[in-house]
Amino acid sequence: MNQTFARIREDAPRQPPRAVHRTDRDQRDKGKKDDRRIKAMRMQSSLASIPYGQRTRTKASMTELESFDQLDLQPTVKSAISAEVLKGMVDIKPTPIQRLAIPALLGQESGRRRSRTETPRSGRQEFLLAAETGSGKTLAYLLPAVNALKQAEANDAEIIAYREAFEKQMAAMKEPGYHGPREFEPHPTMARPRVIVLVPTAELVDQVGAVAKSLSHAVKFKTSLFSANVSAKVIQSTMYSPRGIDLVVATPHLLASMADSDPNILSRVSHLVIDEADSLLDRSFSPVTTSILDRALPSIQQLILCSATIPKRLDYYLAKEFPSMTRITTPNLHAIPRRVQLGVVDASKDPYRNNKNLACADAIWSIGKDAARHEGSVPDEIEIKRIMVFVNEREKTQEVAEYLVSKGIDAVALHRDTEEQRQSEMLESFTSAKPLTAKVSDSAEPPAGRSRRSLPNTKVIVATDLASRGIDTLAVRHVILYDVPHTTIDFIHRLGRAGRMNRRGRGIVLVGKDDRRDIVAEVRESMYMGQALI
Ligand SMILES: Nc1ncnc2c1ncn2[C@@H]1O[C@H](COP(=O)(O)OP(=O)(O)OP(=O)(O)O)[C@@H](O)[C@H]1O
Repeated sequence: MNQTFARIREDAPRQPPRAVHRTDRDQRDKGKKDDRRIKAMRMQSSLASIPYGQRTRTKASMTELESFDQLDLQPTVKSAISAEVLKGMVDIKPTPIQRLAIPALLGQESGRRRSRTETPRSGRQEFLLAAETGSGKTLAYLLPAVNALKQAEANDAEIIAYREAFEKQMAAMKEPGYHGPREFEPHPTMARPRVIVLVPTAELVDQVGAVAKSLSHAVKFKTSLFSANVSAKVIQSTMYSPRGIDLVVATPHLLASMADSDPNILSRVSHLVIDEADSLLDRSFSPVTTSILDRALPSIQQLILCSATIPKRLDYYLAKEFPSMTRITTPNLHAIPRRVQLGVVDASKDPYRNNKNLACADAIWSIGKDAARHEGSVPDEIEIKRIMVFVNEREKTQEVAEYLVSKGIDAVALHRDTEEQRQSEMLESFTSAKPLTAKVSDSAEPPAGRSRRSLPNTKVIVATDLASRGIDTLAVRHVILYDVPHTTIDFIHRLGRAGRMNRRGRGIVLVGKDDRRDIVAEVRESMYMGQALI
């Protein structure tokens, strides 16, 4: 991601080193090994395969794109990037997906169409932005959507007339002896947002909403967040605020129920973004997501789907429903970020004998102890390591977190019933890139008079990946896969919580006696080779 343009060839998988004198037997063995390599993953494969040759290339004109200033965005949108959204960062460059998607969404360049023979329906543009985890997809769709919002606002006759009437009334109200109305007419956008971003969880509503709000400080538009974390009363009053509303970030269930009682809410949507489209169009979410999509479709000018993976099911759905969708796929799609390494702990052997809880606690203790030995620029302080543990079943999150706490580890389960305050505190410390520190004196050894050891320099979240999909855990370097994920999609999302935006990361997978070692071996090999998982 340090590179300044998409070099497909260089990004293609590394070849294993060639044997200099290869015998027939070597060749046969290699053939067998290759067959084996693809076999286990293929049996479980749920990812659509995207040949490297078909991934989106940047045009020569875009390869020199060194800064956001070179993009055809409105000046206020451009300045908001460094002044608000990526504040404090130096030498900001668009990431590969931003370089590919922003010009395409602005109408300057397009990716690969699914079918060359079909044209977009009735002027509507449809895009899929598919890029690896932590690669800046949020800005890739938000910047063009906000840009379009402001352009449309400047040309909207109703809004222009409203502004004129507003200013006239304001001036009149300042006159002495004014007796006319003191209330203003509601803004034409009241309960009629133009941009809607759908995300699967309340945490993501907060996260994407925070990016939208930081943009709105400089660009001036009205944005609101709707999720289970916001009270129904607040949601109702912001949607129907007489000041109007431009952009909504919501979970589909909440928005669908609002649209059930007022179908006009979806009547003016020009940009519908379905973020985490692999989740929002899977079996469980799909009915509610598509119900919103169907209702909003008549007014939509751009439909934007965004995802870190393209599961086969999503691939079929898009091919059937949106055959002319422009698919923008980065060279590294479906690969685990390059700077993440994967280690394996055999939890079936001594001393664990399939006690994965113990293996997990041990792994966390060794991360903590290691950090205590190596880190800490301030003499009496050590850095707190933030670690994510992933399990396959939601019920397991609580059990594992409680066990870790019993072993002196600061752990919390992330699921629907976790106390809201505790959950948001913990998530906040995982999403902030700022270093967290603890005093060296809070040493790992038990203080005099206390029997139990505690590990002061780690914080742990135990979750299923559904609970943390898309969460921008910039501070996470370590991910523990307590269970071997069921699919490569889950591998990508879980390991993708570390190593975001070019940071280093380490995954540790705990393999028990009934787990698929062959899958783990294949994932490791693909990661080593820099290849996409299948
Ligand atoms: N051009 C950029 N330069 C540096 N940092 C950036 C840039 N664009 C975005 N970021 C930062 O990168 C982080 C990851 O971005 P984002 O959450 O959009 O990733 P994502 O691709 O949506 O990941 P996921 O697939 O896991 O949802 C964020 O903290 C964001 O502020």
